[in-house]
Amino acid sequence: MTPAARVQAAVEILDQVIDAARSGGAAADTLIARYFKDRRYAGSKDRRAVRDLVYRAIRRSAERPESGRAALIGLAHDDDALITLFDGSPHGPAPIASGEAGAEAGLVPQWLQGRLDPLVTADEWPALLERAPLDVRVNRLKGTVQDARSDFPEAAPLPHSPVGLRLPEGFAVEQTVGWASGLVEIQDEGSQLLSLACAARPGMTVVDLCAGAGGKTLALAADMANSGRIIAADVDRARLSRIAPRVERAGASIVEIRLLDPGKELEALGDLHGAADLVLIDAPCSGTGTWRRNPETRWRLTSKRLARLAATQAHLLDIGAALVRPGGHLVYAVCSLLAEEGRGQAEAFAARRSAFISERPAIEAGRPAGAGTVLTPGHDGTDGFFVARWRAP
Ligand SMILES: C[S@@+](CC[C@H](N)C(=O)[O-])C[C@H]1O[C@@H](n2cnc3c(N)ncnc32)[C@H](O)[C@@H]1O
Repeated sequence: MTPAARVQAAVEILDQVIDAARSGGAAADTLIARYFKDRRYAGSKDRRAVRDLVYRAIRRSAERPESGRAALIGLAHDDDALITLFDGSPHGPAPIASGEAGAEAGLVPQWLQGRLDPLVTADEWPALLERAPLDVRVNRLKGTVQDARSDFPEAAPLPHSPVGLRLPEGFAVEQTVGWASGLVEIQDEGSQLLSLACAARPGMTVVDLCAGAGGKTLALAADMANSGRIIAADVDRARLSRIAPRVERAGASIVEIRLLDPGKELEALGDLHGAADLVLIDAPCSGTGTWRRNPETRWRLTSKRLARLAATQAHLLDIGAALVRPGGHLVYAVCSLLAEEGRGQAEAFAARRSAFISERPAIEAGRPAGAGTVLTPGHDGTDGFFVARWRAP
């Protein structure tokens, strides 16, 4: 592909990304993969270059652009080499017409700026969109951090998580023996710290209420030295179905999977009423803490969706409170940096359940935010999270 043809390909993919953001369609990564599936003439260098252009354009636009072309023209305004490729050559983009505007540059969509946690000041915003590092958690059911360091000599220790390592960007972890044997699992340092904040111990009965594909479930099983019970529950059948092979690879045998009915979650969890030593609610959220991985989610969120998420979060907190035994613990986490999903949600729960005693999560990172702790890319180098922990009366 010529450099101009790569720009045109990025324009076409961005059109699809914008459309998918509007209509709740597929993620940018999926759309890029689909685009190239039908275009065998594109080599690996072409794909890499186009992908890079697409993501640079997405990162640069806080608001959803009018079109892929507007997104790329905006990017070209800051990049002289790129602007010359709008030359009308075959397969390339048409020349930029006089007065043709590009998308505006920005980091945080305007409507969300006042909703961020007050700790996330504007000087931290660029870090929200920086590329995320590649972190793995060492699965102590399979070996020690030292074992993993011998298997991955290129790895460096993580700044805060004692059970994690950082690998060079682009490292093909999933093609290594260490990954296939279950010794390491890809997991952002922030997620590792959230699991540690649960303080899960051997012998406990733990409900992972929003288990998804089991990222935290596996970390909890390791902290429990594979002794006790973990009930991994979720309303999403497809996500839950991914837990079984992961549990197998990790050598975790204490995980029971339960599919929940939205709105009737307690029906499938009746036997655990007031019985769990620990309930983790890794709640569905806006994902505003993970923009560095999924920058186009800034274009998807609407106030209606945010209100729905907030209602689900409050509902899940009340379910968690019903499941935890007297003296047991409830941990609430979101990969969001919006105050209403983090400290606001914790404050509202504390008002509804004033007998629950707030405890500061014991993690060596983050800053106190109301009843919880906030981790941010700018301050902690992790994805953005809010986590709170309570002891049940
Ligand atoms: C942030 S994700 C969980 C990620 C997972 N814990 C991990 O570490 O990989 C939130 C999950 O909440 C689930 N969810 C949404 N509504 C729910 C509900 N009412 N009850 C239980 N889970 C729900 C979603 O299906 C999604 O898998």
